[in-house]
Amino acid sequence: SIVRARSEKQRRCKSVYRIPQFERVIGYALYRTQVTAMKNKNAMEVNLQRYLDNGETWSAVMMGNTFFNTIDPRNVQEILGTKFEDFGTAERLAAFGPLLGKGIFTTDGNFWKTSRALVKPNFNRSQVADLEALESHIQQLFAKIPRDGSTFDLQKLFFQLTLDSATEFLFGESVHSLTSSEDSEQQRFEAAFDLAQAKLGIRYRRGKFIRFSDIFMPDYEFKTACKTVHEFVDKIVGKALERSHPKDAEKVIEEKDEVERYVFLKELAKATRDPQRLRDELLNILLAGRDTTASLLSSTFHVLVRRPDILEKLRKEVDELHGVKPNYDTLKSMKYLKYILNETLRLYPVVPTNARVAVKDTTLSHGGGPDRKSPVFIPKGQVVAYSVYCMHRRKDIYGEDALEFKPERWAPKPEGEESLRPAWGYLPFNGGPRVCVGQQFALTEASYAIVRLLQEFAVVEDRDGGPFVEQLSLTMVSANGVKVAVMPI
Ligand code: HEM
Repeated sequence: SIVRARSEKQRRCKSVYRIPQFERVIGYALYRTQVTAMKNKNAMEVNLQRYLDNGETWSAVMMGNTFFNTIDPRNVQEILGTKFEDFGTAERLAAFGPLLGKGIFTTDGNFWKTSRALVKPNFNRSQVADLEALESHIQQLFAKIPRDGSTFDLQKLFFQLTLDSATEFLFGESVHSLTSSEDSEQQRFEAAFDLAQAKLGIRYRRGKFIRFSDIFMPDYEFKTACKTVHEFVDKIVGKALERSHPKDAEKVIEEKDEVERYVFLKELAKATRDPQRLRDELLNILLAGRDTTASLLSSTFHVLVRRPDILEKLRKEVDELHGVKPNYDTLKSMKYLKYILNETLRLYPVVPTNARVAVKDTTLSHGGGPDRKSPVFIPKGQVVAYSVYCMHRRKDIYGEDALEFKPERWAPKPEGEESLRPAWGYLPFNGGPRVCVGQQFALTEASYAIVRLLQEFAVVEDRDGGPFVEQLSLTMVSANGVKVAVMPI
């Protein structure tokens, strides 16, 4: 009956368009093209051209694997939303497990459900609005900025800022990478985390081969880095467990002179006292939250320094605060800032491509047959890739000016005209049950940092001149950093 169900599913479907490939048993040529594009740092552009040449949904063979590719929002909605149960996150645990263990980011099924339930309640407005803690990190960032008009890399500072603020929020103590001395325990943690994380991207791209390479070509540098990260976090977790009451997990004893401050670990320790679980969930969230926010900040400034017209308009909005530091509500009310962030995440999505694997035989409703309108059959084990980068550049969704950076496109249109409502065609934070839990955290942090920088510096000037060049690891950032010079107010 399983066979019958499978064939019935298949019968209603039509085959998906296969892109022309000189040979499609191994698909070596396509693999070479991909490797070259990665090396040339233009993989996104090459991918976009492939979609323009072949349509929204197609399949291709690369190194013996068939990949199903789509940028049809209707299919993407099914993969992530309506048919959520039919898809999993493939080899994520095998690739990321040695660093992150099992947690919200690396697991599927019931384990993921428990993780999500454990983690999600801690992302409410009360912690999101901890702007005072953020301000102290911003001050440290200001202190590292040269005020004499010399060139520096803002992107590097943003990566330190987001590490400092994420560790403060998660662990209850910041690693202070902006100020800590070289060869301090904190700096060693930062270096180890960065090294291990950079290797996660490479590991993930190996797909199922990662299991073999871990056995036959163990990477000792990676292992040592993971160990350093674990020992550092274990110490913090140990302290937190000691400080909280061992018998009554509900009652966490506060230290007398400590100001009541939201600490993620403290809240999580009320729900579980398993040190391994605590460490793993913390690292899962640190990975998901740190580079992503830094990338958004960097890409935003990459654009702002190249577009004085947009920067000036944003400055007008910031000037309405008359130098007063913004709070959560003022940030929310800054519409133009919001449009700029929307537009940055559209053209420079932090997670530009993503994939799932079918955990059972299933179908997607669009892309089959000569007219590409029929459903397509997706057998169990099929990798399904979707490119948010390419979907966000579709002219039929965003208009003829889709490739232009235009914050105004997000403003509601006057009556009678249609406002932009891309729904599943706009997906910087993902959608469905696995939608990003840190979206508000990220947008608040990024907005606050942008406003404070513009309040502190009168001029922010481009010192690079080049176009955006992508650097892909787990996230996409500018390969050349964000080289700027500033002048104080
Ligand atoms: C601009 C910043 C950010 C962007 C663009 C972003 C984007 C995303 C995306 C696309 C996913 C889905 C990944 C997938 O399922 O394949 C995701 C998941 C997630 N994000 Fe974010 N994120 C950002 C910031 C943050 C922050 C600041 C945090 C936490 C402090 C965070 C925590 C998470 C977690 C825990 C998940 C996994 C959720 C799950 O699988 O259930 N993110 N994010």
